Amino acid sequence: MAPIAVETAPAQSSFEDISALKAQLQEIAKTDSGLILPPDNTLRRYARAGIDLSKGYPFFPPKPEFVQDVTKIREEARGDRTYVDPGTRADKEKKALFGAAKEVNDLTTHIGTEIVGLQLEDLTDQQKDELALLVAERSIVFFRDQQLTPQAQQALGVYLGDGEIERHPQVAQVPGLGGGITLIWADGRKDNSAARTQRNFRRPYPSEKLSFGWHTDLVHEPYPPGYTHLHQDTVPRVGGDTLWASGYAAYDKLSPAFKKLIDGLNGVYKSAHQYKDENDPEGGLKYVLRVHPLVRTHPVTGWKSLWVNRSHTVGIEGFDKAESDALLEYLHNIFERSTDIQVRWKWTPGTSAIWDNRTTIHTVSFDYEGERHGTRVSSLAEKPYYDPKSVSRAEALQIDGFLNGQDLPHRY
Ligand SMILES: O=C(O)CCC(=O)C(=O)O
Ligand SMILES: [Fe+2]
Repeated sequence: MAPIAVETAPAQSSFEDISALKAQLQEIAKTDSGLILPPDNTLRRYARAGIDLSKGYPFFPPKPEFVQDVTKIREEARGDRTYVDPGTRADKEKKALFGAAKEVNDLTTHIGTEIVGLQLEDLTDQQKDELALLVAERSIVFFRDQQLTPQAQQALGVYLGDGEIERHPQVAQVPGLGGGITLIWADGRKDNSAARTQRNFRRPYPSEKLSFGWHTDLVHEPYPPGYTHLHQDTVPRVGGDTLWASGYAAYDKLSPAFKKLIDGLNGVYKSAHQYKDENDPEGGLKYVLRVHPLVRTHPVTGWKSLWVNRSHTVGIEGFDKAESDALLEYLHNIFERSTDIQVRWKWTPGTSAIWDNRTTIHTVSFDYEGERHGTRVSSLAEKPYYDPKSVSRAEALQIDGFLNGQDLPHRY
């Protein structure tokens, strides 16, 4: 008897063979099409998700020309945004999230938790709220082995951002999704050659580059991102780890007197990119500058976090340059040199990291060769604020001793 022909939807595995798609895109890439072919694993993910690269990859929105435009972009777009953090709605015990997970493992005492056995795509709203609370408390949460489309990553970001994600001007993005899903991919930068050099940088840094790379994202914005989700679909076998450090714990490493000194101060934060100045056409390129509190209160936990980073915090209001340089140098060192308040993550393909950009600094380790590609969605948060009535994490959790100004490991 002849076998019965059954029509079925294409199985997931039909996307495992991307050779025809790849050959087609390679042809397009040979023409002047603005198409740089992503790594195979990324192509497979995009094929599953129906992302069309034939009209170019990555997608670059037009770069704003003047520093005045960039300064205005978010102010005008957001007006006076009020942000309801989904973490404020969550059940404190996180029963829906933890109950569905196979394992929940804290990675260090002060920062980082890994959840095993959950797919981010499947989370209910209740679980998303509890995830927000967990990220707010632990500063970063990891999920390996995710089958995550860029569309689902974007939708989760919109949820966590209470309707708004960063729609970044100028940087490389996934095409066709209306913006807001940016690429972490050295080869996809416009200045490809410089990026490749950086990617292949395996020698030890010269001493002036000792702290190279530590930063917090988009701190020059009036409403900088909070929950930030990086999904790595292609990673090198060795190297290219990412490190995060806790701003709650960095703050708790300070003595009571030092805390008192910096509580309520404002810092000056600059953008990563520079632009022309409409009012000073001959004056060269300028950074966007924004004033935010040096210590900010987290709206979900109510805890204070140190909010400085070496790449973008350029001064402290009211202090002269020598003074603010000295204070900031000390604060950066607390963050960057305290290994007990950091987590270092070794990626595997298909891993998602969701961190709180309000309470962390982070850096990639530039010690890898080979392909590394990820997609990132930054959920917008509240305007940073300092509440004088808020408490530190160690005070709130009544953590004994060493973080609280006694016998600190950094007191050498
Ligand atoms: O490449 C990495 O691991 C980190 C990239 C980064 O700084 C970011 O996603 O904001
Ligand atoms: Fe970053």
